Amino acid sequence: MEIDFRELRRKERRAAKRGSSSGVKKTGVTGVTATGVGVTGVGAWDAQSKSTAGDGLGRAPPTPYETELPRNTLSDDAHLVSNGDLKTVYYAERFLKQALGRELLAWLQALPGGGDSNDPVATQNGTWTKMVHANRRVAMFDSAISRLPCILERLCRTLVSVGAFDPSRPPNHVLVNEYQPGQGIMPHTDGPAYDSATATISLGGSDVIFKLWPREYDDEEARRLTEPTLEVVLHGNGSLVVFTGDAYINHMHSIDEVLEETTSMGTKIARGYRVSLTFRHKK
Ligand SMILES: O=C(O)CCC(=O)C(=O)O
Ligand SMILES: [Fe+2]
Repeated sequence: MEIDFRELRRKERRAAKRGSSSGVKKTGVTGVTATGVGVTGVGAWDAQSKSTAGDGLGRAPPTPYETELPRNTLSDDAHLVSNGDLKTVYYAERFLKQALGRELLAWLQALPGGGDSNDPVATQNGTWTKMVHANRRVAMFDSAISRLPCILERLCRTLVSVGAFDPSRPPNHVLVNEYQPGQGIMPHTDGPAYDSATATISLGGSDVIFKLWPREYDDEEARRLTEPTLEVVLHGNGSLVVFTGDAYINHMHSIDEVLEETTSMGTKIARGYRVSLTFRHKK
């Protein structure tokens, strides 16, 4: 049971009913999609592909980041972004090479459309489903339902090789979230259905501020009066953020539903289209 997901859905529904959540600007949101990336061979990593070597067409897939990063460096090298209060958040700005990021995005965008759903947990594996209340699309890949497409398997192995997951507990579940400009995700925890480690790859172009909050601020009023424990600007083209332990268990994370935002250091970010892939080990 993915309890916290349901809770998030309830919250998003409540916010949708109110017509606004945390100062969301509803006007001027356009349905921008990132098309025209000029990728050949979309579908090479088709979800149905049984191939384990290369892309199923006899071509070697683009080289992933694992060849550039020494093994098991994620836990204690320069990728650590946590501040003094929080020591378990890691960030790599250029985790995926651009060509791989583009192909991955094109493949994701070509997934079948699916229908509207009130329940993302019930989505069909590997199919885009519109979350009615949150008004964004999600696609889930759960290896308990069917084997992960080989590109996702490769990424899971890479995430193990850089130390984001224990080799005995590799990611087996990938949730893809698609955000149009102005969309985000309300503060939530990923919950006890998963091991306490989440790794998210960002694609599509838009930078966003990823905020971590103490878990007790599960209350809009309390949050208005406080700053997040940590802000991480997630680069929109192939970055990786990993949060584990304290950050997973005792904190909530969120992305504001705004068209523009400013970091506490004063950096302005105009929000555009973004697709994220969230990797976890489902228990
Ligand atoms: O899009 C993101 O970076 C966050 C996604 C997320 O928090 C989730 O799927 O649980
Ligand atoms: Fe989450």
